[in-house]
Amino acid sequence: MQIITDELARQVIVARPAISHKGDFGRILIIGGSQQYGGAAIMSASAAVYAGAGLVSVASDLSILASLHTSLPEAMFIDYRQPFVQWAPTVQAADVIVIGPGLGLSAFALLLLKQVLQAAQPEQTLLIDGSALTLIAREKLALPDAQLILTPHQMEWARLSGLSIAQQTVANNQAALADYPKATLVLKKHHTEIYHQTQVSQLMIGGPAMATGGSGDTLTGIIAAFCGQFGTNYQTISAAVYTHSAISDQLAQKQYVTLPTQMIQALPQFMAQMAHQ
Ligand SMILES: NC(=O)C1=CN([C@@H]2O[C@H](COP(=O)(O)OP(=O)(O)OC[C@H]3O[C@@H](n4cnc5c(N)ncnc54)[C@H](OP(=O)(O)O)[C@@H]3O)[C@@H](O)[C@H]2O)[C@@H](O)CC1
Ligand SMILES: Nc1ncnc2c1ncn2[C@@H]1O[C@H](COP(=O)(O)OP(=O)(O)O)[C@@H](O)[C@H]1O
Ligand SMILES: [Mg+2]
Repeated sequence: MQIITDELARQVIVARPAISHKGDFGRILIIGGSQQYGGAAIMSASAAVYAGAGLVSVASDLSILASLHTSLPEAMFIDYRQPFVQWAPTVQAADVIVIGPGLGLSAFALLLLKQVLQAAQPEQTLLIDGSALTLIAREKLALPDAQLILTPHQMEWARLSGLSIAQQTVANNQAALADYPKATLVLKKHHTEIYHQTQVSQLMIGGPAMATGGSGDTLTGIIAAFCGQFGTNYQTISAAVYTHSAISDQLAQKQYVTLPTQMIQALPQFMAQMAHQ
């Protein structure tokens, strides 16, 4: 098993070309949040903006709009319950789609998820997290032909793969991932593992200071922004996972817990360090 290194993150996070504009750094659509879990969509979108995504739109429950715009005026907003939203063109306008953080498990969430899965195209990156993973497992939904990134924690992976947490060995995880041959699996835990076909690598940084609700929601935004800027591939996803934990470790030198919102604030400075050294 390979170890995800600082060096890999430095190779991925490069200085921006001078001749460029926001459209060059990724159009990200985040579909998530609900009345109960509004913060998840806000943290995912904030992480995407602070990790450098060029354009970020959030499709969510109208109840989060005021707080989203207060904390993140850079984000655009779609009220996902409006019947006039045309999901196929809305989804297809994005380079990277995130679905699931805080979406919840309602009948409406399931309907929306099905429309998004149907609209996604092979060249698009589709990151599936949180409630969307639980719904896919529960409803046995087929995944589309797209550049799939799955980011379950161990219980979400148990639901999806049928492997109990104790059964989640490298060999068993690889065998279970064969059901999703185009997908990259980010199996989140202490020392997260990343799987793609025969490749497996592991993070050896990060720690319990990250164990706060919203930490995984934040990771979705970082991965989305990195894919939008640096291209969707195994290295980019690994560098995003590394960045998330490396920031926590830096903050944890002086803090008992590293809150997702603090990790988000630290992203631009961390990325400059990586790009300029
Ligand atoms: N501020 C917001 O808006 C927030 C919104 N959120 C959104 O809420 C939605 C539900 O997501 P969820 O992760 O909270 O619930 P669920 O999928 O039921 O998993 C929990 C169960 O799994 C178990 N478990 C075992 N191993 C584990 C592991 N390594 N890591 C984690 N859990 C592990 C765990 O065990 P226990 O804690 O009981 O020991 C428990 O039984 C989702 O859309 C998410 O985005 C949250 O992000 C919070 C902040
Ligand atoms: N003890 C720990 N050691 C290392 N990383 C941790 C630890 N606890 C949580 N994390 C990290 O925090 C994130 C939690 O993700 P998740 O459970 O989806 O959170 P949420 O859904 O609340 O946002 C993952 O990236 C996980 O690896
Ligand atoms: Mg989560």
